[in-house]
Amino acid sequence: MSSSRILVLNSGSSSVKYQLLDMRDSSRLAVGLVERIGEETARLRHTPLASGAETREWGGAIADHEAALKAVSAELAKDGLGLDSPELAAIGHRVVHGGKHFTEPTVIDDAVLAEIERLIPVAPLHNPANLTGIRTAQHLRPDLPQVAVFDTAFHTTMPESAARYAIDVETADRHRIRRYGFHGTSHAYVSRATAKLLGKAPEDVNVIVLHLGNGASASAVRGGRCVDTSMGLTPLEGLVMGTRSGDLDPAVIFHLARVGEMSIEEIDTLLNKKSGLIGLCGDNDMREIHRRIDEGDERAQLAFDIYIHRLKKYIGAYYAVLGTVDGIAFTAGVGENAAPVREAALAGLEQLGLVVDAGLNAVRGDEPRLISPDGARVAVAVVPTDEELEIATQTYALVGNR
Ligand SMILES: Nc1ncnc2c1ncn2[C@@H]1O[C@H](COP(=O)(O)OP(=O)(O)O)[C@@H](O)[C@H]1O
Ligand SMILES: CC(=O)OP(=O)(O)O
Ligand SMILES: [Mg+2]
Repeated sequence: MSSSRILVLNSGSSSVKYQLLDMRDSSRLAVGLVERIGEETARLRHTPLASGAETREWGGAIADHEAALKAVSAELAKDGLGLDSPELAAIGHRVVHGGKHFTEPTVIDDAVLAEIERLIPVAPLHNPANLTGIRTAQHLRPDLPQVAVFDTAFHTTMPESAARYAIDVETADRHRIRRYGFHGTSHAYVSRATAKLLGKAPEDVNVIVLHLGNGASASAVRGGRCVDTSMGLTPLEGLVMGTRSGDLDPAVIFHLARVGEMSIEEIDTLLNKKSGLIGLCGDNDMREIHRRIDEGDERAQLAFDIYIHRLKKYIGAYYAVLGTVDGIAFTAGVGENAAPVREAALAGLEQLGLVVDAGLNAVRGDEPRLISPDGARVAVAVVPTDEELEIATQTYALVGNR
């Protein structure tokens, strides 16, 4: 029997998204999501596409990523797609931080695991979850190749002028301090899909991709290659996110330590987990923020305004970096679903050729679509990301059908 199936695990900061794909035609056999891991109100949603059976939902406490993966494995087994299947060729893992070392998808061995572990200090919310996913999968199928696909890989094409911080070069090099960028699998996939939507080859377009999920980042992509992105050494830099501050004056940290008498650990937790939207208004879910704004809640409104202001600054910056822009693509949970965010982020930018059609912006859907009016100078698009398909494609290209 040929092995043509790839299981993809995308272990995020608070979720595991997974897909089982048949790479003979890239069809999805099962997809699912475990959300709110670590909370009493965790939720598992599993859709067994191959059998055409109904989506199954389950809610309750899921303590950690290991418990989540065991629940996923049990759901797959109900449709005979369990992890023990001989048709499974490999498991592809999203790994957030690969440093400068990993520019390509990589078969995981002990040395690779050690390197991912070494990078935990610069991806404290992500690499530990990714490692847990890998180790649990190795435990369940020690015979299978496990492949790491790195968030950082797509950004390794950034020029030094964008990748370096303006700090002492020797100090930076000694500690490998530079801007790595993240969400690269999504930026790669979405920038290509945007070119396709415009009927062009990726080499022939300049695109700004706005990946707005719980974590959020922007990238400037020239002719298919990333030339700048908003996240840096860690996924803390850049846009306002669900729980992360994004950009701030680094002296805020000195001030909190000296005057606020906070420890480095406390400041780290503050900026990564208690800032961004949740720090500003107590909610990190854009749906809840919209609801509160509709009720006239001023804190929610201010959080939204700060989020949009930062986003608009990056759109302007990347417009300037690229010189000419063919398309702007909104993607991930907020970008794909939150019409008010898309409208507000581009409001007032008509001079740059950026216009959103209110009717088109209100339409919901799963397919890539334009939300700018016919004949607009710059195409504005909603392009659903598919990190899992991209990871499966890269994994199968590396180890499939051996
Ligand atoms: N219908 C919606 N309207 C507005 N925002 C939404 C909607 N659905 C999801 N979101 C936002 O998307 C976020 C999750 O995005 P996602 O890309 O799945 O995040 P991550 O992969 O970082 O966990 C939620 O926190 C919420 O803010
Ligand atoms: C890198 C990053 O921020 O990832 P996520 O959006 O999954 O938190
Ligand atoms: Mg994400």
